[in-house]
Amino acid sequence: MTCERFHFSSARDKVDLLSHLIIDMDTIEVSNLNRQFLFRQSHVGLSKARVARDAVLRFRPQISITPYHANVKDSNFNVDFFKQFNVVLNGLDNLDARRHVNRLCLAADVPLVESGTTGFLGQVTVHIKGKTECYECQPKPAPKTYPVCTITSTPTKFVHCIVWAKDLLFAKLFGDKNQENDLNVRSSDASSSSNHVEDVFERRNDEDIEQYGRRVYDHVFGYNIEVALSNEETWKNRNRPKPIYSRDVLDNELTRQNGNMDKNCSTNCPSSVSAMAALGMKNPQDIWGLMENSRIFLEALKLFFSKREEEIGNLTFDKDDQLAVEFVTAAANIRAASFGIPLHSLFEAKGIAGNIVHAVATTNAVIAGLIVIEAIKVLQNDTKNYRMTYCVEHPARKMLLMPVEPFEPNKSCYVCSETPLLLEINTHRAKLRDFVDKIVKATLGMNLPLIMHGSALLYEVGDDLDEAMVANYAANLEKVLSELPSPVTGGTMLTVEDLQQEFSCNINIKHREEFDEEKEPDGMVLSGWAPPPTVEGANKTIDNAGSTSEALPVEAEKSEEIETAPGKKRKLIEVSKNDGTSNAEEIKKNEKLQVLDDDDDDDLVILDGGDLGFSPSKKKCQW
Ligand SMILES: Nc1ncnc2c1ncn2[C@@H]1O[C@H](COP(=O)(O)OP(=O)(O)OP(=O)(O)O)[C@@H](O)[C@H]1O
Ligand SMILES: [Zn+2]
Repeated sequence: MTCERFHFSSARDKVDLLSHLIIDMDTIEVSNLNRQFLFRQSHVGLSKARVARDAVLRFRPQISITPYHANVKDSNFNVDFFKQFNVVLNGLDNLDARRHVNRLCLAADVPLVESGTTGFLGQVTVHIKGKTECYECQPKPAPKTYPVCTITSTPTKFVHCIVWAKDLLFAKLFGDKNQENDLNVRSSDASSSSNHVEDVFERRNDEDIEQYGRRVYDHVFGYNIEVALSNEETWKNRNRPKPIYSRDVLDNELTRQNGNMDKNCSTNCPSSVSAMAALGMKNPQDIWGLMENSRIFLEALKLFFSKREEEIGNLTFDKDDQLAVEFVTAAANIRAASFGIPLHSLFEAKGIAGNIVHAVATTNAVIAGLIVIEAIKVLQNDTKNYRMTYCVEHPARKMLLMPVEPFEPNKSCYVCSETPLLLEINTHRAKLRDFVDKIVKATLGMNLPLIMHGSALLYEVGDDLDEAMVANYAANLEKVLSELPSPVTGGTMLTVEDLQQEFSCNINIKHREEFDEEKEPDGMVLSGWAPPPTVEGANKTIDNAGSTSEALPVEAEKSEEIETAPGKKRKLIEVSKNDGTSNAEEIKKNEKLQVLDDDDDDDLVILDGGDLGFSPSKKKCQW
């Protein structure tokens, strides 16, 4: 993310660029070099923010740039911090951080220029509080989802095995133990003793890691498959999977050769821990057989427990975490082998697990240019010419870039308007923890939530809480809603706030007795701003990762509209009436160059879209 602070030279209405702040939490990877032009091979491993600063200063030494190698969600980047900016430019790759910045920009009343790319697709949008839509006014396309039962019981594609390995098995072994996990649910449904299932993933005191790994292996690839096979109904019209036990794949001698950790221990940096390196396997494009996958599985598990033990319980899958990718690849492949699905290389598995759409340097460059153009308009307060610009894969009317005039804020947006949401929930069964995890954090994207019922505080997080308060809120989390100290029942209105984001919204509670397990797996339905959940298919959002900058999936249509969100079509800005002049001629005729900087070397020049033959559309914003 880049934040830029500009100061105006009021007399000549030109921009004197004084100071920039760059925030990025990442370090440079080899895979960034083909498209992130400020970075070189020698920078691999260094902070993106710092190297970007140094690179820019080499050709523009007079400006001030402060780099932050940090997470934009850190508490020091609060509303006061954001208030210092004239404009914020986002180049993030995940929804979570984008929503967070959107809320801070709204709270600080700072314009936001948002951007994203995915392969050939890209977009730049402008968000001005009270004037244009905020980033969250339109629902974003839901991530691809798969029916729970396909993932847990009847996979038919490799991606199903990846989702299982990543979101169920990896999360179960290395993630937050309090998170609900269908690996448990489904297994315990079928098993005779649920205790047995609970225990199997816990490493026993002093248990040898190898033995533990084999126990997990045998449980998920052997025992669970046997249990699933016992349900004859399921397999009537399907190929029966094959249980796989570690003893059938690896003899004891072989596995003892696993885990030659010394090869691996040249550094203590967790990111360099690799099962492939430990086993001398080099090529990520190789497709490993069942035995190699099994060795990687056990080795990766062993390395997590021996080298990264302190992270266990807090890990979420990250496509840039080599050991996590190795574990997930191996687990997905073993499961694929069991279900007769073709195996894949680590390179392919990583792409699927990380939702990687390979970045296109040209798209990134075009979008970067558009960000600057919109930022300049914002700085000049050139409100009439703000554009949401979509870079499309199949150009219509020979136009690669589709400019759309910004819409007014969505009056029912729960983020930038005060419209309350409606939550249908079983208040006698759902716990406050369910509400916090599924609604407040996962759906509303809050980090530091505070929940109030009237003046009664039901839940709060923060560093300044005393022990009694922490204990009190922890106890509340385990209570069902109707038994909270200030009971939450049908008709209650809850206020949920995020103190860091300075964002608050009201939720009307409606008690509902029953939910459809498959269609409404969360056991609660939030509506109001958000579109009602689809009723077709028994879907649950499992796959939620995103790796690139995540452009909206925009397909240009032959006609006047493009789709910017599911079911949301937007009119393109009209090209001037067809009088026989070609677009190119029209553009040339009307081209207006504006020089915004009086340095000779690197003038900033914009093409003024307002004069490019575009006339205002009907849905224009009122300023
Ligand atoms: N919460 C956050 N705080 C700060 N920076 C963030 C945050 N979330 C994402 N980013 C940054 O957003 C940038 C997104 O850039 P990009 O989409 O090119 O991803 P990348 O990680 O560089 O490339 P790839 O995903 O292809 O490996 C990254 O540099 C990442 O560090
Ligand atoms: Zn909004």
